[in-house]
Amino acid sequence: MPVASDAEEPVTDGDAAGEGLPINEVFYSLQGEGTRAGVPSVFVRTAGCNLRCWFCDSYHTSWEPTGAWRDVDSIIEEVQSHEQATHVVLTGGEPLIHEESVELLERLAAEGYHTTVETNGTIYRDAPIDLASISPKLASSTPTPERDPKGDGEFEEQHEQNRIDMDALPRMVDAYETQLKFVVTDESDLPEITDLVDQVRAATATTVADDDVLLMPEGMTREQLDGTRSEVAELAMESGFRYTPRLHVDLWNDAPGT
Ligand SMILES: C[S@@+](CC[C@H](N)C(=O)[O-])C[C@H]1O[C@@H](n2cnc3c(N)ncnc32)[C@H](O)[C@@H]1O
Ligand SMILES: Nc1nc2[nH]cc(C(=O)O)c2c(=O)[nH]1
Ligand code: SF4
Ligand SMILES: [Mg+2]
Repeated sequence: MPVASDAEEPVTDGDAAGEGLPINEVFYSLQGEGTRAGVPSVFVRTAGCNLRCWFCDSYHTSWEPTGAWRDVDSIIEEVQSHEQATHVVLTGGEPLIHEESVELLERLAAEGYHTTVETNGTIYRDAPIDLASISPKLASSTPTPERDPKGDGEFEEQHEQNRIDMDALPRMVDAYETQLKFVVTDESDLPEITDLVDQVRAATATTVADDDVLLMPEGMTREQLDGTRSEVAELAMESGFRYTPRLHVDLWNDAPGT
C-alpha cells in the first residue's frame, strides 16, 4: 500500500475530490489477465469504485479507498521510469468514475503507449483506449450480508442496481476493441453470462465472438484458485467461451505490487 507523501493529499472514503487522480499504486508487472496475459505492463491503479463486489481483490480501492491525489505529469513520469514498458494498464477501483482518466489516457496515447483499461463497464467515456477490458459484474458478485467483507450488506441494493448498465456497456463495445471478462465463482454463473452476452450482441453493431468472452476463475490467492480454476476451464470448453488464467496470482500469489 503506497503511503501518501507530505506533498500529496491522502485519499480517504467520502473525501472531497483533490487535484488530478486518486492513485492507489503504480507498479510494473506482467499483464496477468485476458488476451494480453504475459505482456510486460505498467499498472496505474486509481482509488474509488461505484460498485462493491464481495470478492474484490483490490479492497483498498473499493471498500476502503486509499492512496494519494497525483497530477497527470507525475503519473506519466513514473510510467516512463519503467523504460522497457510499451503497455500501460489503467485499473482501479473503477478508473472511469474519474473524468481525469481521459486526460491520462490522452497523454499516454500521445507518448505512444498501448493502453488497456480494466473497467466494470458501467461508465462510458470517450478516450484513446486500445483495449477495453470489460468485466461486467454478475449477481454472484453482490455483497449480501453473508458475503460482506466489511459490514452487514449495506451495499447490497446499490451494487445490485448499478452492476449492469445496458447503455454504457454496448456503447463501449461499439467504440473500442473489447474483451468481456467475467469472474466466475461456479457453474451457476454460466446462464447469466450467456444471457448477458446475447443482450450485448443484440444491442451492438459489433461482432462479439465467443472467444472475445473470457471466463476468469474467482480467487485472490493460489489456494482460492485451486478451488475454482479446473471447473472454470471445463465451463469454457463446454460453452465455447475462452478461459483466462490469473497469471500474476499463479506467479506471485497475492504479493503487493504484482
Ligand atoms: C479490481 S478490478 C478493477 C477494474 C474494474 N473495477 C473491474 O472490476 O473490472 C480488476 C479485475 O479484477 C477482477 N477481480 C476482482 N476481484 C477478483 C477475484 N476475487 N477473483 C478474480 N478476479 C477478480 C475484476 O473483475 C477485474 O477484471
Ligand atoms: N499482474 C496483474 N495483472 C492484472 N491485470 C488486471 C489487473 C487488475 O487488477 O486490474 C491486474 C493486476 O492487479 N496484476
Ligand atoms: S467493480 Fe472492480 S474495483 Fe469495484 S468492487 Fe468490483 S472488482 Fe473491485
Ligand atoms: Mg488485480
